[in-house]
Amino acid sequence: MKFKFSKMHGLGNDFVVIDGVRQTVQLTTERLRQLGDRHTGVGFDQLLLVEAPQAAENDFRYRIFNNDGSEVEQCGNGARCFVKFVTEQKLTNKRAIRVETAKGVIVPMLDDNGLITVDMGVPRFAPLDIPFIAEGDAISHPLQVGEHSVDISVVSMGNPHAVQVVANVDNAPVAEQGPLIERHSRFPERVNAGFMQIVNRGEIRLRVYERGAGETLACGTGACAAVVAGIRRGLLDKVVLVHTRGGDLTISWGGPGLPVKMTGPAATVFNGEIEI
Ligand SMILES: N[C@@H](CCC[C@H](N)C(=O)O)C(=O)O
Repeated sequence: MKFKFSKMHGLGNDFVVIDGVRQTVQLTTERLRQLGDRHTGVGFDQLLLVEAPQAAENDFRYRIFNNDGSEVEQCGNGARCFVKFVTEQKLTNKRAIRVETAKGVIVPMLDDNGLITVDMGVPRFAPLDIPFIAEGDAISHPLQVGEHSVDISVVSMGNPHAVQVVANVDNAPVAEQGPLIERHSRFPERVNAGFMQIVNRGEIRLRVYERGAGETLACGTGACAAVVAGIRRGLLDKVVLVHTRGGDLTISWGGPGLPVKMTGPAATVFNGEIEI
């Protein structure tokens, strides 16, 4: 079986994106891992499979897989690449696109300047919604990570995030603590681990050790979660410029009960064909 794909990225967080509307595509966990391998496959942080919607009022459904083969609920950089993909592939000519994800419908929009803005939904903090084993939805939880007690904020952006404030992301213990936090026993479905440096009330620097993919050059939902955590801690204003290793995102959040908005770019690298 052969199928076409596009290699894309959002600030260096890279994707294989597949049109499952016009092609029949079946992917096993083993096949996903092979395709995700950067030496013997195509290589990607996440694979996005675009499909026809389940409900008539929506335009598409898209499914998201980490390069370890796990299927996940939400992906910020992926949502922007999804919009660029369905536009370039002429699957739609709409600018605001209703797309079903595993955690509900999101409505990304192609802006006039070529950037893409995504309503990422309302963040959640209750431990059961993460899921996280704790009592109460405090903004600050002590978490024992190896020999260190780390002060984390837990946020669900549809997918789970644990964010800590660090003095400087350049020497933050991302490689050491990231895998331990990702698989910490208090996160039964694992977690994305964010390391946020506050530059000023409107600017942060961020690195994220992603669940199922390791550290990536940028994480869109991670940026949303970090800004929400920073606002809840009283450290940030409502609109924040997030510097990732791959480039910048603008994140805005008006407060509890309101959705988070993310604006940033998406790029196509090449189109190809895979044979399985
Ligand atoms: N890179 C993504 C997030 C992808 C999913 C994540 N690794 C998870 O397992 O939840 C983004 O841009 O949000």
